[in-house]
Amino acid sequence: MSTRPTTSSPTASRRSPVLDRLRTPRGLTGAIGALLIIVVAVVGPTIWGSAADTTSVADRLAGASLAHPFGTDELGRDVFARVMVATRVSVLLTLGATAISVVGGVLLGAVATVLPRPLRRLVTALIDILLSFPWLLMALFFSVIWGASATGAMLAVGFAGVPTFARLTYTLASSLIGRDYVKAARIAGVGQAEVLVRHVMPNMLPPMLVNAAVSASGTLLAFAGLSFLGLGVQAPEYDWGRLLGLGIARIYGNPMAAIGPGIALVVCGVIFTQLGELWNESSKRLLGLPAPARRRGSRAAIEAATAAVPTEDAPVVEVRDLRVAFPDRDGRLVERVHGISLTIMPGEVVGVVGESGSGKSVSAMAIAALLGPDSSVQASELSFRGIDMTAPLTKAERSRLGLELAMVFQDPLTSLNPSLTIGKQLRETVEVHEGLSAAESTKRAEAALESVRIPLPAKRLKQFPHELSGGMRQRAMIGMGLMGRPKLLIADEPTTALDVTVQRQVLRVLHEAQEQTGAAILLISHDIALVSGFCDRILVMKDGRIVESLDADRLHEARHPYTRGLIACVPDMTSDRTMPLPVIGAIDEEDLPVPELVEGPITTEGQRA
Ligand SMILES: Nc1ncnc2c1ncn2[C@@H]1O[C@H](COP(=O)(O)OP(=O)(O)OP(=O)(O)O)[C@@H](O)[C@H]1O
Repeated sequence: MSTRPTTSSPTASRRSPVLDRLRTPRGLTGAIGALLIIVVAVVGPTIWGSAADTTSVADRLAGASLAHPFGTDELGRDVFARVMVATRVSVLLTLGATAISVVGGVLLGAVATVLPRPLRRLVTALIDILLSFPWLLMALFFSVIWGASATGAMLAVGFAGVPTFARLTYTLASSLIGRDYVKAARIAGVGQAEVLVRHVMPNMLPPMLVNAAVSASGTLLAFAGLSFLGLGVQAPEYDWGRLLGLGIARIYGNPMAAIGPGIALVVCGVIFTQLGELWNESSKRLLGLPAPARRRGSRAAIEAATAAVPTEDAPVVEVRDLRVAFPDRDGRLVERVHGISLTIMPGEVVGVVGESGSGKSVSAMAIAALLGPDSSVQASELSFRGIDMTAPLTKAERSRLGLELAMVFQDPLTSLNPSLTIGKQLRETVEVHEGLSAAESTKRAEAALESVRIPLPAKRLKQFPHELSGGMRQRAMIGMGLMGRPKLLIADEPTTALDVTVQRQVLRVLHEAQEQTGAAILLISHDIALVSGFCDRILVMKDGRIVESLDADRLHEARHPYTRGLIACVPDMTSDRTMPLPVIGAIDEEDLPVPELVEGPITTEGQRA
């Protein structure tokens, strides 16, 4: 058995990503260009300041020459020197306006993401309305409000860019919040603000940087436009836009007076865009952001969490009449899980099989209280080791849940946060809930990786998820579950995305983890053969109901036609390979059960606070 090679060699992973990018033509142009802009902006006024301000009647309106590459203006001042001096004001205004757009947009977008549904809709609608106005029109509108000045133009251009970044932030954050690694962090008891800062924001950074850089180029042009219209920088100050406006007035006499500032604008715009690309490529590998100040679990909280622990032979999971509904497009609740009941005892390995859409994942997510705020979860009982999962969780309960419940999701690439090293992700739970030091948690993480058969654990802990093969990532997820005191491991199609050899490794590791810790397992799969070989008990789901529950070794006694159909589809050594696979009782479209509509408002009961 062999694992697939990792996606990058150790040598490659040791090289600095920034240096890697700087070796490319784009990286080199971006870096040299940025350096040039900074140098000119800093020393420009000192070097060219006097030439830019010295008037000379004899040299009035001179054309381009060696002494005056861009000619002179109506007071005989050197236009080239003025372009160089204007670099500082132009770049500072551009950076200021871009910063206002980015900071304002990110704040508005982040707030919209965490607002309750009706308010969220209101804010996003407002953002969309603002976006429907052309950006330059908004900038003009604001500049009339704040008046014609450099500061007024900066505020106007900056605020006009806020809706674009708010929309981008909202879209990115909404999609990232649904990722498996964010769900895993929530299971680990990481608070909403920390999830946003640690797991969502870093992954938004690459597209944000690119957009900020592209927007900086646009902003530069917007200033040129405003100054050209007399709404931007006012005399005696000048920026490239104003110089362009003055140059255009006499373009037929001395074209270089207009072309000169134009060249500065284009070159600076191109450099901003190149920088954006450079950041984008580098940040994909650079984002191992420092861990936030460690929130050590207070001894009192840990003791409280331990005090409420139920006896070891009590059920791990108790579910009675669980119903889950989601709103349809018209906001009406449609029930997808219709009153299922199940009990999972300590150390029991329970498999859930059923066709796509039968409600397997939704039921598991409800058990872990991980369904989104739009869902409605109702049950006469829904508890995990004595914790009522239908009520908001206390701090102690969240701590216990973080240590005792672990999840392994289907897609190993989305189950781990791409911007954090494996080590940081493994250590998070125990550092937060058990107050372990970095050294202690690293030691435990190494042991966890060793127990899931990942070689060279110390090295792996320092790597990012993309540097591990798919099977290794999945085993690292299982290892993450072993960091606490796991009592239940929910594995939702953990092997579907893996090839057959790696599937066996992952299942073996899951089995060993169960033996080591005595944790119960809830294994979700489409594959009844896989589940029957791995589990003690099998629950068969169809159309949101458990239609049959039976011991894995008594599968042949299955009574429900759907279960029998599933079993008949599994080929064995005696199957005739020339015959087509049996079809599970063809269902007439008209016979499909109509989803039940639930009366009443959408509730968010059962969701974790
Ligand atoms: N957030 C949601 N909003 C609306 N409907 C949802 C949502 N999540 C799941 N559903 C619906 O609930 C039903 C059950 O989905 P679920 O993901 O549990 O199926 P499943 O049995 O796990 O299928 P699969 O094996 O394909 O993952 C499906 O009809 C699905 O469309």
